[in-house]
Amino acid sequence: MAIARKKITVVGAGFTGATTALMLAQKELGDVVLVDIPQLENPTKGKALDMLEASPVQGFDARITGTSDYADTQGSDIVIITAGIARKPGMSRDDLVAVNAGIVRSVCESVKTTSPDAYVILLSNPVDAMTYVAYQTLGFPKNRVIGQSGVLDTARYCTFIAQELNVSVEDVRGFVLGGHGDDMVPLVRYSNVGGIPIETLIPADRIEAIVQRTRVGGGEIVGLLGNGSAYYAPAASLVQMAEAILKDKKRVLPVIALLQGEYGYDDLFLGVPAILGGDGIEKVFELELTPQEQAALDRSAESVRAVVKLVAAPQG
Ligand SMILES: NC(=O)c1ccc[n+]([C@@H]2O[C@H](COP(=O)([O-])OP(=O)(O)OC[C@H]3O[C@@H](n4cnc5c(N)ncnc54)[C@H](O)[C@@H]3O)[C@@H](O)[C@H]2O)c1
Ligand SMILES: O=C(O)C[C@H](O)C(=O)O
Repeated sequence: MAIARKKITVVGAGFTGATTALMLAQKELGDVVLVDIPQLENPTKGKALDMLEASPVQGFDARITGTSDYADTQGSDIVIITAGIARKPGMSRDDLVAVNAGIVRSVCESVKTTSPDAYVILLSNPVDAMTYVAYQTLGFPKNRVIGQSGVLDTARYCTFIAQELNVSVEDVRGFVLGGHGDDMVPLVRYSNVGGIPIETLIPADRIEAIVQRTRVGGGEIVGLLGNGSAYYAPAASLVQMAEAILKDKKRVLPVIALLQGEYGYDDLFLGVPAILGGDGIEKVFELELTPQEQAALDRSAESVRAVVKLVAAPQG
C-alpha cells in the first residue's frame, strides 16, 4: 500500500493558526487543513492558497487548504486547536474562559466524530482549563489530549538566559513547570548552559529578574502588540510538539498533561515534563522538588483548579 502523507488540521486561522499552518508546511510535516468559522471561509481559503503559493519559492511539498467544513478534516492524524479569542492589554488569560470554553467544546464535538484517532493539541487560553474541557468533550484517552504552554514558556526563559550570558540559545537548557499563568514555575535548579548550572553563572537577583520576566512573558508581548497576543513563538512551539508526535521523536518536553496522582495532584491538567512521541504523551516525569518548589507548584495548580471549576465538572 502506498505511504500516505500525514494530515494535520489546524482549527482557528487567526494569528497563531495561520502561522502554525505555514510552519508545518515549511517543515513538510504533512498536508495541512486550516479551519475557521463559516463567516470567515473565504479569508481562510485565501490564507491557505497564499501559503501554498509560497511553496515553489521555498521548495516545500505540502497541500494546504482552507475550509469551514469539518468533512475536509476527516481522518486527521493531528488536530491543533487555536480557535478562540485572545486577550488585550489589561486582561488576564482567565478572562477568556467563558467564551473560549464554548468555542473549544463546539470544535471538539466536531473533531470527535471526524478525527476519532487524532492526537489533539490545545493552544486556546486559558490553556490548562481548555485542555481539560477538550479532554471531557472528546472522550479520548489522556495520552492523546495535550496542551501547549511549557514549550513556549521555556523558550522565553531560555531566550532571556541566553541574552543574559550572551551565549547561543542552543546551549541553554531548562524548563518551566505548572500552569500557563503568572505563577508558573521556572525551575532554576534544573537549568544549565552547556551543562553548567545557571546558578553558578548568573547572580541570584538577575536570575530572579529572568524568572519574573518569564512569568509575565505573554503579557509583555500583549502590551507591545496592543491588539492581540504572541503568535510566532507559540506557533513554533506547537510545531515542535506536532513534529515530536509525527516523527515519534520521543522528545522530553514540558506539556500540559492529565495528572492522576503525579506531583500530588489528581484530575488536573498541568504543565509537566513528559516524553512526547508517536503515542502522544508516553510518560510523565515526576521530579524531586524542594519544599519551596512544591509550594510554588501548589500555588500554580490552585490557580488552574479555580479556573477549571468555572467551566468543567470534575470527573466522577
Ligand atoms: N497556550 C499558549 O501558549 C498560547 C499562545 C498564544 C495564543 N494562545 C491563545 O490562542 C488563541 C488564539 O490566538 P490568536 O492570536 O490566534 O487569535 P486570533 O483572534 O488571531 O485567531 C483566533 C481564530 O479563531 C477563530 N475561531 C473562533 N471561533 C472558532 C470556531 N468555533 N471554530 C473555528 N475557528 C474559530 C477566529 O475566527 C479567529 O480566526 C487565544 O485564545 C490565545 O489566547 C495561547
Ligand atoms: O499571553 C497571552 O495571552 C497569549 C499566550 O498565552 C502567551 O503566553 O503568549
